[in-house]
Parts: sequence; C-alpha cells; structure tokens
Amino acid sequence: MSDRELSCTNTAGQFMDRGRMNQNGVVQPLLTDLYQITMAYAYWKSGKTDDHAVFDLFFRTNPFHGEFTIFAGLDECLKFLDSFHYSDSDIEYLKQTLPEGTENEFFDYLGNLTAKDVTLYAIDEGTVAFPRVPIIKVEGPLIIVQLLETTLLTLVNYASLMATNAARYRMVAGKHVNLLEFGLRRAQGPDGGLSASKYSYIGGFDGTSNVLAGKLFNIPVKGTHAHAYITSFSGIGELKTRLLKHKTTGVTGDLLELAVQYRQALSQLLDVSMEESSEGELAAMVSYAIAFPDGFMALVDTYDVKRSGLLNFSAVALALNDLGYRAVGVRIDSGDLAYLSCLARETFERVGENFKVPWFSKLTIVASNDINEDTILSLNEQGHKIDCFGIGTHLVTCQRQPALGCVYKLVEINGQPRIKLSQDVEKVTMPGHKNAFRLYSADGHALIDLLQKVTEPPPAVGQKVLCRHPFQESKRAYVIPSHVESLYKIYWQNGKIVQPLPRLEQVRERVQMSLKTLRNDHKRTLNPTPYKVAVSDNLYNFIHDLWLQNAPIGELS
Ligand SMILES: Nc1ncnc2c1ncn2[C@@H]1O[C@H](COP(=O)(O)OP(=O)(O)OP(=O)(O)O)[C@@H](O)[C@H]1O
Ligand SMILES: O=P(O)(O)OC[C@H]1O[C@H](OP(=O)(O)OP(=O)(O)O)[C@H](O)[C@@H]1O
Ligand SMILES: O=C(O)c1cccnc1
Ligand SMILES: [Mg+2]
Repeated sequence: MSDRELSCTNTAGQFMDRGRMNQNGVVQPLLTDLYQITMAYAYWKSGKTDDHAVFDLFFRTNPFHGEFTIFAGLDECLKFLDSFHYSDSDIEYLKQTLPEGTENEFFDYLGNLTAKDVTLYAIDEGTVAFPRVPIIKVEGPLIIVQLLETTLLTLVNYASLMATNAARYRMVAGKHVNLLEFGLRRAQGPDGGLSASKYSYIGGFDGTSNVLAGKLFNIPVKGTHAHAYITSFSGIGELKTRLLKHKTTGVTGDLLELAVQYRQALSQLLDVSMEESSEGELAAMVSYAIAFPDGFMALVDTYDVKRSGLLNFSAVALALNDLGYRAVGVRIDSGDLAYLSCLARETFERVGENFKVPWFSKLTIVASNDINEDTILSLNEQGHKIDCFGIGTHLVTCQRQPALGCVYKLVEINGQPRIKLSQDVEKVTMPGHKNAFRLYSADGHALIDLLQKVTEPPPAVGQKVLCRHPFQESKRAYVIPSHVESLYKIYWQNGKIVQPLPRLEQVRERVQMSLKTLRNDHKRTLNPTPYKVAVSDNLYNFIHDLWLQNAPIGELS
C-alpha cells in the first residue's frame, strides 16, 4: 500500500537521525532493582570490586509456543552503556535509601562509575535466537556488570517478545498484506506503547498509528478515522461545506449533490433501500472526503456495512471520481470480517463495472477489531479480501504470552567457571565463557547452534563436528556444516560502541532474512519442530565435571 492509500502520510524523516532514536529518557542507572545496588555495596565492602566477571543473557524457552525468537533491544542496551553514570541527585537519593552506616567512600565510587571497562558481545539485533544460546555476553569488573542486569533485561525482554510477536503476525498474514499497529491506547503505559510501535515495525509491521513513534523512530504513521467522526453527524443538513474543486480543472463541483445522485442509482444496483441507510453517515463521509479528497478512507460498519456503509461510501467515492479524485478504501471494525470483506470486494467490483470505474475493484479493505494470530489464520482458511489489518490489543500486550523470560547469569569469575544448579535440569546454567556458532546445511538452512568454550577452535566448513545435547548424554549427532556463522560480535569495548549500528529499517530487513534461514517446520504455528541447540564434546564434559564437583553428595539413612 502506498502512502497515498491511507489518509495520513509520514513526514517524520526530517526529525530523525537516520531512523535511530536517542536514548529513552526513562532508561538510566536507577532503573534497576534495589538488590543490584545493595549487592554492589557488599561486593565493594568485601574487596571484590575488581573481580573479573562474565555474565550470559539468555532465555530458556521461546514465546508463543513457537520455536524461534527475534532478538531485539540491542541498540538501546548500547546507548544505556554509553550514558551509564549516576548523577549527583541519583547519589543523593541512594544515600538516603541505603541503610545508615553505608560508607561514604562507596558513594564516591558509584559517582565515578562508568561502563568503560565493560566489554559487551552480542548476536546482531534482528537475528533469530534460540533457548540457552546467550544473546548478549557481558564481561568486566564484577560490580558494574552486576549493576547492568535489570536494565539490560528490561531492554531486551519486551523488545524481543514484541518483535517476535510481530514477526509471527507477518508470517501468518503473508508478504502482500499490510499490517498496521494500532495499539497505543491498549499498551502497558506510554513507554510500552512506544516500544510496541518500534519493535512491531522491526518485526515486520508496515506502520503505526502512534504519531510520536513516527516522529522519534521514523516509522511510517498511518490511520483512518474513528466511529465518532461518523456519529458526530446526524444528517446532510449539518454539512457546512459541500463543494470541492475538480483535481485537475479546478472547477468547483457539488460533492454532496453528486453523492446523493449516485446513492439513488446505487440503491437499485445494490438492492439496498435508501431509507435503511444512514444520512448522517453520508454527511460524515462527504465532509471527510472534502477534507481528504486524495486519501478518502471511510469506516463502513458504524450502522450496517451492507445496508448503509458500503452504499454511502460507494456514492461518495463515485462523486469524488467525477471530480478527478480516487478514493482509497474502507475499514471494517466489527462483524464477520471474512464475509464482510468479501461483500465489500464484490460490491466494489459490481459498482466499478457498472459505472465504468475500473480501479473501484482495487479499493483497499482494512479490517480491525481484536485481531490476533489465530483470527488471521482462520480468516485465511475461510477466504477473505482484506488488504490491510489494523492490530492493537493482542499485538502490543502480547496477550498470548505477556513476558519473555530472559535471565542474566554469572558464568565465570576471575577465570573460574560458575554453575548454578537446579532440580530442574533446564535451569542449570552453562558455565564458562563460551562462543556460539550457527551451522548451516548445503541448502542454506540453519541446522543447529553450537556452543563451545572460547578456547576451542571454531568449527570448520566441510569438517565433521560432534554436537551434543547439553544435558542428555545419548543425544548427539555429527554435523558437516556447509557454512559456519560465528554469532557474536563485540559491540561495546573501551568505553565505545565499536560496531556501526544499523538503522531501524535495516534491522527490520535482517529479521526477514534471518527468518528465511529457518526451515518452515521450525516456523509453523502448530507443533513446530524444535531447533537444535548443542554443545561441543569439550563443553559437554566441562559442564558435567563441574556439575559433579558442585553437586553435594547426599547421605541416605
Ligand atoms: N470470519 C471470522 N472468523 C474468525 N474470527 C472473526 C471473524 N470475523 C471476526 N472475527 C473476530 O471475532 C471477534 C468478534 O468480536 P465481537 O463479537 O466482540 O465483535 P463484534 O460484535 O463483531 O463487534 P463490536 O462488538 O465491536 O460491535 C473479533 O475478535 C474478530 O476479530
Ligand atoms: O481491536 P484492537 O486490535 O485493539 O485494535 C484497535 C481498536 O481500537 C479502535 O477502537 P476501540 O477498540 O477503541 O473501540 P471499539 O472496540 O468500540 O472498536 C479500533 O476501531 C480497533 O477496534
Ligand atoms: O487509524 C485507525 O484506524 C485507528 C487507530 C488507532 C486505533 N484504531 C484505529
Ligand atoms: Mg475494538
């Protein structure tokens, strides 16, 4: 759909620095859990200030009963590191908040703390990611890397959940349908709303109704109008203006008169009685068309799609055509969207044929109203004629799964591996500083992600590598990769962002490219095949030796 096709167009480019946004003002070092700061004090007191730590940020299960996750939020994490600094008022607040007796030198230490000694490795933003493969690794002095935990998690969890949700909607809707995010009114607060707009765009939506998101992130802003516009008119007597200049000749025409004439003719063609249709709706549509003659898109379900909305819309669109303008289309916001969209398309085809206006059959049909992934799948099965979905509540609140469970775990300290044991095997952490590789088959599909110790040589193309399930001894396979992708890049080092950061549209494109590398059976909505994540033989033995060393031996009595 071109910009012309929905009534509002985007002019945001001029406000933006290459499609990237400045750091969200709410993201600052105090946006964290108190326990990070109390731990920092205790680390400081116990002389652990300069201990060298490595933390992994990863999730354990994919959201939405799926088998993939889109990693998003990295850009914001890097900006957070870049600006990490406690202000004087932050320090004042902490002095009042931490228990009396907290030593003053600690606050001096915090006041001078930055992220300059931190190194951050990450998978590229917009790439598909899988459980247990760290998407970010953070290395540096224990206190500062610990202090980053909560903020990094809040920046990655919702962003990745949202981008994944949007990518799933894109997959079920197909390439050719437009997807607009309409969720601001339902989002979890203003910041949730802005993030939803940004990350649904990355995940594959085409635009948002959120004007501030358009300005801040250079996302196309689009929209139609609300029922209030239609119900604010009760009859044609209320129209203060009915005249419109012809688009090319400039000669003034009476849009209302033309529309009324067409309405009469249409009522016979469509077998709809004029008495049943709403005159207020006609007046509203005429006035809206006068305001936006090149972008006329009308809501047709206020009273009755068949008996009123389509009749009035078609009458006004034909009248506009006489004055040299081409209407854009309709939005349907209630009822059976499959049936009503087919009815709308049939109506437009008949009207176009009858009045010799060929483009009528191509009018855009937008559908909205509580749409989710399953609704789109069901509509696809039933057959529909919808060109564009406007989606709010289910998309932005991620109603099907409201949180992604990324965690941040210490895996190494002063060169010594650390393991967190759990009764639940899935929750046992993978110790040590690790590298991750994605191994591809000859047909270009991703086969398996392989974690190794950083000291191991990377897997090589054409060479057999043993891939082991991290916890189940008997599950292993040899893989001969046709292509090996090293998943981590250093993004932050020596106090600087050390990779060029892509623009939002580039991340958006990367999502689609990355999804293409996944086999369809990993992406299907019902019972998708799990993607394999493995460890090298070396890492397997290392984990299990450490596990045995750390697990206490019980005594039976
Ligand atoms: N053909 C269809 N197949 C499956 N689901 C549909 C179909 N058409 C609409 N839906 C969905 O059914 C639900 C209908 O919701 P609901 O009954 O609250 O709305 P409505 O009565 O049509 O409209 P409203 O209450 O806004 O006037 C929505 O979630 C909508 O997306
Ligand atoms: O349904 P969603 O996916 O959240 O999409 C956004 C909704 O917001 C608007 O109306 P609103 O819901 O405010 O009023 P309505 O329920 O009466 O249509 C719009 O008409 C959509 O229905
Ligand atoms: O522009 C629209 O049609 C729109 C915007 C927000 C919510 N519902 C609809
Ligand atoms: Mg609604």
